[in-house]
Amino acid sequence: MNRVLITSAIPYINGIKHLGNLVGSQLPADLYARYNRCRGREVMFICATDEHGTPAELAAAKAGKPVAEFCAEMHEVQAEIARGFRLSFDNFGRSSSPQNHKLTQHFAGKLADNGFIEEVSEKQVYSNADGRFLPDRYIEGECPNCGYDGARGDQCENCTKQLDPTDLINPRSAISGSTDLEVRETKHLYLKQSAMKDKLDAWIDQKSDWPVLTTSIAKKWLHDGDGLQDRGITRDLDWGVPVKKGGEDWPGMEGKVFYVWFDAPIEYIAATAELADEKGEGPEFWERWWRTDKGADDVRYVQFMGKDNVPFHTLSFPATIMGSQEPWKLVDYIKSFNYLNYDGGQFSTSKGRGVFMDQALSILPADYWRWWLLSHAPENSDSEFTWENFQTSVNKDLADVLGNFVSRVTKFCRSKFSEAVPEGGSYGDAETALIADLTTKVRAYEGHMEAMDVRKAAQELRGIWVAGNEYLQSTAPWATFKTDPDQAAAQIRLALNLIRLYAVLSAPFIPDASETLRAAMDTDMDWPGDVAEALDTLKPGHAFTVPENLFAKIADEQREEWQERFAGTRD
Ligand SMILES: Nc1ncnc2c1ncn2[C@@H]1O[C@H](COP(=O)(O)OP(=O)(O)OP(=O)(O)O)[C@@H](O)[C@H]1O
Ligand SMILES: [Zn+2]
Repeated sequence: MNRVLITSAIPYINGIKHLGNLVGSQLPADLYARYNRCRGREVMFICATDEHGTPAELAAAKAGKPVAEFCAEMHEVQAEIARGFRLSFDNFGRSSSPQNHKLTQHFAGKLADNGFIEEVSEKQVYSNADGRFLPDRYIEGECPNCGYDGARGDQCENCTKQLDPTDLINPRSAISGSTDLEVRETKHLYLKQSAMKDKLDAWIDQKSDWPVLTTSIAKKWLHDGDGLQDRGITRDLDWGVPVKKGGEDWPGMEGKVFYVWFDAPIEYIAATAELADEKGEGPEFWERWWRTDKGADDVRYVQFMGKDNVPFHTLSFPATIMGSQEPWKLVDYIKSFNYLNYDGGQFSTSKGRGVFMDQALSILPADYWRWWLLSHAPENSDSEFTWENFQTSVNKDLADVLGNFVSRVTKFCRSKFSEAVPEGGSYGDAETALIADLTTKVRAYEGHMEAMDVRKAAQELRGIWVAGNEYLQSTAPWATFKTDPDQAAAQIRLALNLIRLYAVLSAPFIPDASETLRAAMDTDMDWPGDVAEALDTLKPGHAFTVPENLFAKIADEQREEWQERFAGTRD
């Protein structure tokens, strides 16, 4: 397995994402991508903005901009913030790209050819005043379930019940407020997921190594109630991929677009094609990742996402791929996440509740957030961000353990020896024991990273940092120096090599700090094979510099100020 294809669920375009979105998809995907690159594997790491659908249209209308312009701008905003968090996408694409139009139309055409598309006549609400159909959020009214008056055509925000536009009582247009509505017959395309139910079920059954969160959601959708349902793949909207059968027009589908859920996952493929085009490469550039007849057989494909995206990735997208009856790559592993909550409630983009990615970067560098979020990733259950917990973690793990180690060792060496790895002395029992301990820990760390056990990997990495501190504490080179400077030199030599090892091992979690350490140690970043050997990389005489304070502690006043600043909602 030397090639790894990694995709993160694509963030929706309607606004800046919050820390929950980040830790539920993009950030752990980045951790895994970086780790695989460290291990010398060829990685293709793809993300994109998810740009179609009614929320995008409505957000654009609210911003007073044409939807295409709004999406282009918001894409840039999200891309810039992603760079700020050091998300190392090979491409951050756009689901509105021409490449995605073409691929989405291609898949729809193949599905139709193979009998997996059904045309269904439906009753839809038409607004005479607006001269258009009103899908999803374009229609509002009273919830038939709880009576809430602001319910939308797709869901009641008050009681969370999923709704159809025709369910609403006293409906009105969300665009004009008009109640001059009528129900009209219109045709839509459905993906016959039910026809692929057994195949999907058997496929999921093979995935015994997948997280239970992933398979249990898939099984629920496959078997609950009447089992897996067919799903509409078209919408009466202007903004989206026009419904076509491959390159051909689709009679009866004029003026309709594909439903956003259908084109969004296809964008993983399209974003890779976008990259090929950007680089001026031919189709073989991206097909070797996606077509098993074009070399993708030896690719391991891993997807990252929050739990609400699991049904689409375990069932709908595989149904699209399988139904095409073409040799496209199916996902090999789906890493899913529970939810991160914010200070006693939920993160919410629509309500503006929580800390958003731009805000986070405005108060602290990326590494602080990356470390906290990954070490508290909502893997086995939902987890919660609190400012107290964030402060404690940053101060203890990053400042007291890692930062302090680096600062003590480099400053001590500079003052007692020089800014170069000191010569003399030799390793004894304490060093042998440390190396044995670190060997166990490094191999465990690798195991957790391979398995995408994010929290366990963070724990282990922290343990590796702690081991260095304990070594320093027990051997006390500052005391040794007074009686046996040679021995102290050996201890510091080992400790400087440990800093180098920390730079290498920590790179997937905290890439900026890792680079600072690497630059200070003026060294390569080879992943440790034999740990004893790795700790012998920096030889006596190798010059280094004392890095600037690696991590600043968060003071109580800062924490209180942020707590207050982010307690309300953003508009
Ligand atoms: N609180 C959360 N914790 C972890 N992951 C989350 C959380 N909320 C959303 N996600 C995940 O973030 C990714 C991007 O989501 P997307 O941009 O579609 O926003 P969303 O699911 O509509 O959330 P919101 O409505 O809060 O913006 C998805 O994989 C989704 O499952
Ligand atoms: Zn309701």
